[in-house]
Amino acid sequence: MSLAAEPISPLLRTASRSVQRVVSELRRGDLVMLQGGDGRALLVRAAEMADAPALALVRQAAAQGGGGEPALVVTDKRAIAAGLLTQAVEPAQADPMGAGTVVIAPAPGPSNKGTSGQGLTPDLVRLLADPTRPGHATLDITPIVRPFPSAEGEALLLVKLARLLPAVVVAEVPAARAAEVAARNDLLTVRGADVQAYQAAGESTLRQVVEASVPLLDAEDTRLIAFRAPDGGVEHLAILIGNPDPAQPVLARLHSECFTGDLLGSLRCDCGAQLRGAIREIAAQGSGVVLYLAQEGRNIGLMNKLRAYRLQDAGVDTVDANLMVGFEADERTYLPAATMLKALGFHAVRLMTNNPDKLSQLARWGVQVVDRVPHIFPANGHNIAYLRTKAEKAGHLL
Ligand SMILES: Nc1nc2c(ncn2[C@@H]2O[C@H](COP(=O)(O)OP(=O)(O)OP(=O)(O)O)[C@@H](O)[C@H]2O)c(=O)[nH]1
Ligand SMILES: [Zn+2]
Repeated sequence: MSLAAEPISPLLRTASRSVQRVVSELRRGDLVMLQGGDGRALLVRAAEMADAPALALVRQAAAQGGGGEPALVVTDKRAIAAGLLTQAVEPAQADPMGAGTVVIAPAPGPSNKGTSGQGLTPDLVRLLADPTRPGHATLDITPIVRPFPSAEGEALLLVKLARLLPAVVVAEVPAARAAEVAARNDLLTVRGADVQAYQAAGESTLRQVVEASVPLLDAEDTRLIAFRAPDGGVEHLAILIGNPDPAQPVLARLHSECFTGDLLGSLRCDCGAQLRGAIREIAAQGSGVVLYLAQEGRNIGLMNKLRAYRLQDAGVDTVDANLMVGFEADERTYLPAATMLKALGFHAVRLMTNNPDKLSQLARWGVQVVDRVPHIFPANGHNIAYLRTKAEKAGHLL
């Protein structure tokens, strides 16, 4: 059951290298240069770290290159939650995950109610980008909707990959002067085309790194097989119980990471019970596999999931909370899961799930789902609304 390294194209290798580097800069709060697929150049900084000195640096770098004033870019879902847009951007104009891109550009001057006449300020960025900040925006600013692909949309994809709030501060500079501004300010540059290529193919190549025996309380005959993307990105685990016969449909569970539920035993969700329940059930049936996918919080990351929890504490449901933070209701793809299953030699599964999206995506990525095994556990006093919302809004088969 060993896996030869999947080939990765030189083009994707170059794309992932520059995307990963820039993601790391953004996570550190640094400024980067984006040469958009639409031919425009943007200075980009994560909105989450846009304090006063950071904004001043954006202004200064933009001014050096004859560029414009900073603007804030958010998703259409976030713009709606902030009261700046009334309806979502049409699917044809949205990025591949469904998010539309909205630019809020307060020009300096007295005419913009709510902006203090100073253009984009740290307070305004926080108010519009971070839903956990109290306060409401009443601005006389018409948001600009940018159809994807646009440089702004690519900038949003970058901060999503960085697992930060999906919002960026940008300033456009003339494309002809982008290289000069980047060099003068020691900025990493990324091409929008690379961001898109990475987004489309980033998780289709996974490598098996190491395999070790890890006897579990409920399944002693268990091996962990660790997979890593060749770009050094996130690591996923296969929890292989017994010796499943690849010639037969294997009993399988795709489990998205949930730090709070899996590790801490949080009662807000059903993840802990589902994970341990799957291991028990597979062991009882003799063999099977749990794929432990690094997709915390339906792939918005732990920090953003905790933000969504704060909104849920104020009465918002789990789907709307994701939208208010600026994400889609569910940001997961099961391409890594399909890649791992095939690498392990499994081409047909009996899938333990209540989530129809897992069934259809696995089929789409070339794994045959011969049967669905319901995977339901009793609700507790804390997760009943969460489970109801999954059934009513996310189509879960409960
Ligand atoms: N964003 C967000 N994520 C949550 C919330 N509650 C749980 N999660 C995440 O949701 C995911 C649940 O994963 P799974 O149990 O694999 O998937 P599922 O969609 O419930 O489908 P099945 O359990 O297979 O029926 C985990 O990544 C959790 O961290 C929430 O309120 N908000
Ligand atoms: Zn959970």
